[in-house]
Amino acid sequence: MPYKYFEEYNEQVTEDIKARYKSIIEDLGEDVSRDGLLKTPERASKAMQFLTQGYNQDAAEILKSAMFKESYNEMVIVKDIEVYSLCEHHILPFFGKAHIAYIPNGHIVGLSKLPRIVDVFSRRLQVQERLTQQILDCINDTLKPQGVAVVIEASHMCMMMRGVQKQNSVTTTSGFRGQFEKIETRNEFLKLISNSFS
Ligand SMILES: Nc1nc2c(ncn2[C@@H]2O[C@H](COP(=O)(O)OP(=O)(O)OP(=O)(O)O)[C@@H](O)[C@H]2O)c(=O)[nH]1
Ligand SMILES: [Zn+2]
Repeated sequence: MPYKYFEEYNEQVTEDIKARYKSIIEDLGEDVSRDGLLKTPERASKAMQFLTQGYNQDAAEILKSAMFKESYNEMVIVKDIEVYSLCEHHILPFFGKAHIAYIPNGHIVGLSKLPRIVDVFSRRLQVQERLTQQILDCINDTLKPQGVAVVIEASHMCMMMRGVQKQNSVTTTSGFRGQFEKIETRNEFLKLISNSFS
């Protein structure tokens, strides 16, 4: 059976979150009954459920659903994967790019599954460090490659729109396992993704 990616919105959860958004909007001093805001609590409830759907998804199952026996022994890189997540401290977006590489060990994985697991872990309340680690661990534990590397570059709205208000800072996190712990392999990967860095 194909893996199911997004469940229907749960009616009860939608109603519960909607009621809470309604009172938050009122607490902010707005008139929730005016035309433009009438459906906002429900829209916001559904948007938030969409943005946190990763809690209900199993990244390892997604990888397992498309692993193929293959003797290819070189580096496979999928770079510039869009990341949209929510920082767990302020529930504001952070967004950027993920770059993933692995060296197969008897099995390759369907390429689209790498962006899919980025989404599974991004669509939660996150910190960039844990997001990086979870992607890395999932590939390492499921595919059991000779090595895996993950780099994420992201901008955090909580540092841009509020707080320290820095518009141009980019945070880079990375993790390396197996063959990528060797400096030459790691450098080859970093060189191959380097034109992605602005
Ligand atoms: N390490 C890490 N920190 C993050 C991430 N996203 C947001 N933060 C930080 O979480 C921290 C929370 O710090 P607090 O001092 O409790 O919150 P705050 O008073 O709103 O801090 P400011 O943002 O400095 O105004 C801030 O420094 C944020 O920049 C992330 O992905 N990783
Ligand atoms: Zn934040």
